[in-house]
Amino acid sequence: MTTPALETRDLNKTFGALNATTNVNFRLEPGARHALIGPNGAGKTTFINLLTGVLQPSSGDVILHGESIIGLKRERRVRKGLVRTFQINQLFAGLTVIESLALVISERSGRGWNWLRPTHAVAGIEREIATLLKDFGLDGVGDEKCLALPYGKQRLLEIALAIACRPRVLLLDEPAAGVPEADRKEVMQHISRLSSDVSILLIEHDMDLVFNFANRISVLVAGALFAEGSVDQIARDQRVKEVYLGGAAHG
Ligand SMILES: Nc1ncnc2c1ncn2[C@@H]1O[C@H](COP(=O)(O)OP(=O)(O)OP(=O)(O)O)[C@@H](O)[C@H]1O
Repeated sequence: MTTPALETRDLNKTFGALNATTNVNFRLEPGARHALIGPNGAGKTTFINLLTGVLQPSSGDVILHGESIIGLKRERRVRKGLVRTFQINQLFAGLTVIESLALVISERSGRGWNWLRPTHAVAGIEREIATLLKDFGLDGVGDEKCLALPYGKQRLLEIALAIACRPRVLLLDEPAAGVPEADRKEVMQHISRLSSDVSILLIEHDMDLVFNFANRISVLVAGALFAEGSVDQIARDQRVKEVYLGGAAHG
């Protein structure tokens, strides 16, 4: 059996009496296009926070390419290649698109805040930024402030920032959230073009996006893995329809 890109073993998280994550044994295969779905409150956010190190589990393990990362802080997990899409509304609010990419690339390559020097003084950064701008359809907006971008471009920048960290495993957290229908296709196209060297877990509410993107789906219900299978298997699973697809609450 191949070593999974990312794995959890008997992962548990309790908040007081509430079991937010219950014995989750999850495998993300190398090169995967895997989606995690579940009704509102199923525990998707908690699970992602356990993977990235925002939360510590009550018990269990998180293993990245065969190595336990459970004791590692968030930044160390990123350096090891486990990256979640950025939320640009916090750290990057006052920065332009180019400045935010320069910041992330500098951090990755250990230059820290040296990115404040003119980018042409920092070898390689300018070229890498230009490639990212082109790859993610951000060519014409490099000097715009991040928060002034239309939502579609903001989401693309979030993915570009994550890719700038050189992930081996990418957690795409609702990559099309807030994007108007007309612009969703562009976001989806860029996601579908991501390199297969990157194993991807997509957490998403939008079923069209899930069914278009994923070749494997896991369903989380009340903190536990409820079902897992190919897109066809999950689409045909009557139990999944009952708890999720047929229900009013999508999440
Ligand atoms: N810090 C916390 N303290 C107490 N309870 C929490 C905490 N974080 C999450 N929960 C609870 O854990 C359960 C799972 O929440 P979580 O946000 O992970 O679900 P979710 O599937 O991401 O839902 P949504 O799609 O609505 O964001 C919920 O019942 C929530 O109220």
